[in-house]
Amino acid sequence: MVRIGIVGGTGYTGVELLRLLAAHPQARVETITSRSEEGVRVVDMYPNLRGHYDDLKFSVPDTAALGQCDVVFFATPHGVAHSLAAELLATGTRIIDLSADFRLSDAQLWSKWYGQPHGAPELLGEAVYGLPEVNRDAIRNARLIAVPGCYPTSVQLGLIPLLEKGLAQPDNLIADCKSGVSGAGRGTNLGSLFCEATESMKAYAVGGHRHLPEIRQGLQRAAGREVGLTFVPHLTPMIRGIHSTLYAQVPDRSVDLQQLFEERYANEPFVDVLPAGSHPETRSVRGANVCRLAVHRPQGGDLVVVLSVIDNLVKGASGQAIQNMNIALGLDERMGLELPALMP
Ligand SMILES: NC(=O)C1=CN([C@@H]2O[C@H](COP(=O)(O)OP(=O)(O)OC[C@H]3O[C@@H](n4cnc5c(N)ncnc54)[C@H](OP(=O)(O)O)[C@@H]3O)[C@@H](O)[C@H]2O)C=CC1
Ligand SMILES: CC(=O)N[C@@H](CCC(=O)OP(=O)(O)O)C(=O)O
Repeated sequence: MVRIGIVGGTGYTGVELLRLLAAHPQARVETITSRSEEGVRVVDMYPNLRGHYDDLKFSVPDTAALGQCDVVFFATPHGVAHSLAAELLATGTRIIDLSADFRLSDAQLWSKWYGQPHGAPELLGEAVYGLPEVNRDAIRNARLIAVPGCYPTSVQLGLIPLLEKGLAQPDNLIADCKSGVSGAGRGTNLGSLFCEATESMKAYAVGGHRHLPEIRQGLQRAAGREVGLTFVPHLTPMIRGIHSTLYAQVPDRSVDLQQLFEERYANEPFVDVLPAGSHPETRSVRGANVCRLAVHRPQGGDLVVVLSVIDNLVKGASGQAIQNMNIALGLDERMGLELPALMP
């Protein structure tokens, strides 16, 4: 059994980790933290988990208890993993961080976008970016894994097949992305209130969102050169889901894009390339650890449109985190993650 700790267990990604780990045959959650709900039973806060975690209570973060675990997930705001990672790694515990603390390889770039000094630059050398479809070999045996952000997962999976082959012009890529409100987390936030977020839709952070450098870093690795990207996130009136509409100029019209995408992801258990002409829906991935993609070349022109959908809390966070754990520990990558989406 893999002994698991979760830091930040009351949040949306924390409870999603619990839901998914309940179906994982090798996982046992030993400790789960919350500073505000210390002593509260997990199932009293989350009755959907009754029968699974009846004896588990939230406790304040304690590195001694966390250090007893084989794997600790951080489902916390940025900066928390920075402060605890070195101490935990020294005990031999693996860290899988759902926050952005270790996603950017450049500490100065991180400071610029996150508005605070990087708290653990000395660990960046060993941090592995946990996008299995790109980095599987490095994830095996990794001790410190940075789980990609939700928008970055959907955008990278949609564009890398074109960039890896040098087919897309890299200077003017566009990612037009829509997110459900759970992407903003569970903390009180005016924009997430029912009256603010339903029956309405808005773009935000058009001038620059903190996922921009992360997406650019991943696309640049795929392209092997600098890329120019316009990324516009939107808040949409749904609870879960990200829908990314991606635009790239692909002047070589002789390429069979459907075949390219199908071949690129043929061996990927959690990327599903839909048949030509498809329009993936967010509800087709709700609750499932999968990215569904469709590639279009409207009117046969140079402009290619890729549609990419994920559940922000699953392939965009907690499911991908467990996928990383499985790979790092040498387990079957699909273990505990094969449930289909909830539909409707
Ligand atoms: N929501 C999403 O779709 C996605 C989120 N992420 C990232 O995952 C992380 C968690 O997100 P989400 O679950 O939405 O966040 P929430 O705001 O819903 O939950 C945050 C959790 O962290 C705990 N926490 C807050 N501050 C601290 C602290 N200083 N020390 C220890 N624990 C703390 C909170 O509990 P308490 O205050 O009681 O200790 C709570 O359990 C974030 O970094 C987020 O950006 C990544 C991809 C997608
Ligand atoms: C809808 C919404 O507010 N989404 C969040 C991004 C989701 C998230 O938690 O960001 P990380 O993946 O980097 O941790 C935002 O735009 O800030």
